[in-house]
Amino acid sequence: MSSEILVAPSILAADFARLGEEIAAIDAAGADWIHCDVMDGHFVPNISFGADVIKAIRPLTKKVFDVHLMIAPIDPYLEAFAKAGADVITVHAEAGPHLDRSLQAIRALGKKAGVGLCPATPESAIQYVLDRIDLVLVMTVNPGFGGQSFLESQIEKIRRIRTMIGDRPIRLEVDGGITRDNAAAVAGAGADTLVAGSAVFRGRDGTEYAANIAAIRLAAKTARVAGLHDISAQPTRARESARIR
Ligand SMILES: O=C(CO)[C@H](O)[C@H](O)COP(=O)(O)O
Ligand SMILES: [Fe+2]
Repeated sequence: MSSEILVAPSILAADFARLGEEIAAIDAAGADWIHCDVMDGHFVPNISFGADVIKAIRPLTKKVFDVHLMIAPIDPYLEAFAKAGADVITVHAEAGPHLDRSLQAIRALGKKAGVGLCPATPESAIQYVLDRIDLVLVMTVNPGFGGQSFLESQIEKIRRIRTMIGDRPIRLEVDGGITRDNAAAVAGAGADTLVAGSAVFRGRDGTEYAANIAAIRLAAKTARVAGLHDISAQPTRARESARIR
């Protein structure tokens, strides 16, 4: 089941004045996960929303809440995001001195733990926490803003991380500038979870959301079928369990 491609619309690109309607729209449009970008104006040069907003929208859908924390410090806020209804909590390797401790804390809260890597951070940052994580998030833009252009330099990193993951039940997520045009390249390199903000919420009236999500998913799946990256060749453990639902 882990070969399943997941599309996670980032609500950073939603119309915040109609956030509830936007969540309902992407749910109905076939979003697999709901990606929530939390920015603090300190770790990244932008402020978005916090745990109270996540708590408010949590009852609107049953989909997995994929919470991407771009904050520092991390540890004092983990419990609030867990209580707000996050399913996956991703923290950045660059955000604090004690990544291992933060990951342990997320799992102790009963949540799936993710590590985010900024574009300039090498994959070696996750080498000693691979058994503590459920997801790796490769930033394909510099974090802080939606609507930026995809960084081709990250393709090689995605490929290396797919190899590092081996048969571990870890999802490999890409985030930033993902479109129907580059979905095949990232999936071909090994990504199985694609975050997309601008490319999903284009049009804003909601009529194109289903088509936007489907186009990204189809391009990624096609790359898999074409054998650019054949996860089915991986051991059973990864195929069976790299799935968060
Ligand atoms: O984490 C993020 C930015 O830091 C966002 O998830 C990302 O930018 C998605 O938006 P877009 O698809 O428009 O790039
Ligand atoms: Fe994100």
